[in-house]
Amino acid sequence: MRVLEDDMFPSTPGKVKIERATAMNRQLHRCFASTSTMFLWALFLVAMTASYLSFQSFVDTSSKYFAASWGGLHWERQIRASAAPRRPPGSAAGAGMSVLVTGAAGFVGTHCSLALRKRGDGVVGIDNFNSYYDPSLKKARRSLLASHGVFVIEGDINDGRLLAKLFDVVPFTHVLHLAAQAGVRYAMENPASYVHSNIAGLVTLLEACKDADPQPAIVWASSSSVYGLNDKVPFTESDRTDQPASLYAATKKAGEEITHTYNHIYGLSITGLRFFTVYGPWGRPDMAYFSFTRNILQGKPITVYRGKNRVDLARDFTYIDDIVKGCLGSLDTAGKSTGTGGKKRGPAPYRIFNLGNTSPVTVPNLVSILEKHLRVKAKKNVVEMPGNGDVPFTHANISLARQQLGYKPTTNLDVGLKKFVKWYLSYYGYTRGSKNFSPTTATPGDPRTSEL
Ligand SMILES: O=C(O)[C@H]1O[C@H](OP(=O)(O)OP(=O)(O)OC[C@H]2O[C@@H](n3ccc(=O)[nH]c3=O)[C@H](O)[C@@H]2O)[C@H](O)[C@@H](O)[C@H]1O
Repeated sequence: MRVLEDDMFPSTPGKVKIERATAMNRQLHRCFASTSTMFLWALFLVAMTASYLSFQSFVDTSSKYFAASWGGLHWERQIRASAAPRRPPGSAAGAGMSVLVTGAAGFVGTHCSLALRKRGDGVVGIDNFNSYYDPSLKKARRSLLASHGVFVIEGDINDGRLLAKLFDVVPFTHVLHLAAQAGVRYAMENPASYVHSNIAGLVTLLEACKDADPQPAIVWASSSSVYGLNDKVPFTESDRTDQPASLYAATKKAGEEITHTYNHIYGLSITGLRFFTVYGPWGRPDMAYFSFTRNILQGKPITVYRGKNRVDLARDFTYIDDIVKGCLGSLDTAGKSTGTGGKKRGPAPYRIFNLGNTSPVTVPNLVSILEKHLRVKAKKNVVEMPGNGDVPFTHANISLARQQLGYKPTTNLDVGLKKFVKWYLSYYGYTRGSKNFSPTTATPGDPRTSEL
């Protein structure tokens, strides 16, 4: 302390005032100098931050611009060419439709797009190629579609600008809306993705459809899961659907209510299809029949869920070709939307149909059929069904679809799984030995891949 005082106040009297003043001046000068230096530094930092931020925003904007997978004259030409119907003039089936298929690189989307194209309708697909399951399978489906002249845009149904642009470029007559976050049990892992695709995405799409001129008719994928805990069998469209067992089911049920609103207010023609556990070639790897096949061939165990009191779970498994017929029948009978300029001009159809097979099969039975076609015994772990959103059984009453769409499923599970296994072995490059199947060097999606 002493030392400090001595330093600040010199011991020689008389000098004190002058020296004090000089010292104070020095202090002030130092202080001023450091303030101005700080000020300069602050200015410098502000300038650096501003230039960094503007550079960032330039990078963002330009990367958005350069990364945008849509837009431009070439892109519009591709869209128009893909959307153009090619039915022969004077064809009994009329001039043909222009259909926007959402989720076109998905399982049902690919099959429906191909079927529409093969009969001469125009099809444009949109798909976000998300990684819920192996995107390479989705890309292989896109290549298959491209080889048949169907163009699939990489984009999300939540992108309202993209949808508006599409309706600007093409006066779509129909939308087949199949894009969704699928899977019953995955909803516990990633609930937000169900809200994103099945609620927000649906509303964005409906907004674009209601604004479009002409308004398209909409056919979309609901789900058998809306029947939830309903135990009245078989499931009929008028049965209770207010007891969903999973968030997936709840979002599909919400979709039915949301589409009703758009039908009511804006005159959109709506057809909701309740699909019952659809399976077949080019299917979804997350589904039981697909993952069981993979594990059985690789010698890995499979987990078979069992209901309460050791009751086997059962599903009304429905073959993809039957579902495609139901989808096309729905498009053909949809009737027109009635609104223009976002205003309803009269009542429009609002329909809901079950598309099932009408003959439920238990999960252990499904496994036996696979074992037969794969010529391998499965290593089964049978466990009690966890509380994961599953329902014990599904069973469709299809009278309404039969009557109004001419829907008539013709493929039983044995025949359907045989076709699936044939595709699976070919796609994943297995060859047939004398006793079993073994993998070859072929990679999925190579020319040895079977078509459908
Ligand atoms: O109709 C629908 O609306 C839905 O159908 C499909 O759901 P699900 O009927 O549940 O089909 P899927 O997963 O193949 O399980 C089949 C059975 O295997 C049992 N299962 C399943 C997995 C497993 O590891 N073990 C098992 O026993 C399981 O407990 C079940 O009993 C679609 O995925 C869904 O997106 C939706 O479209």
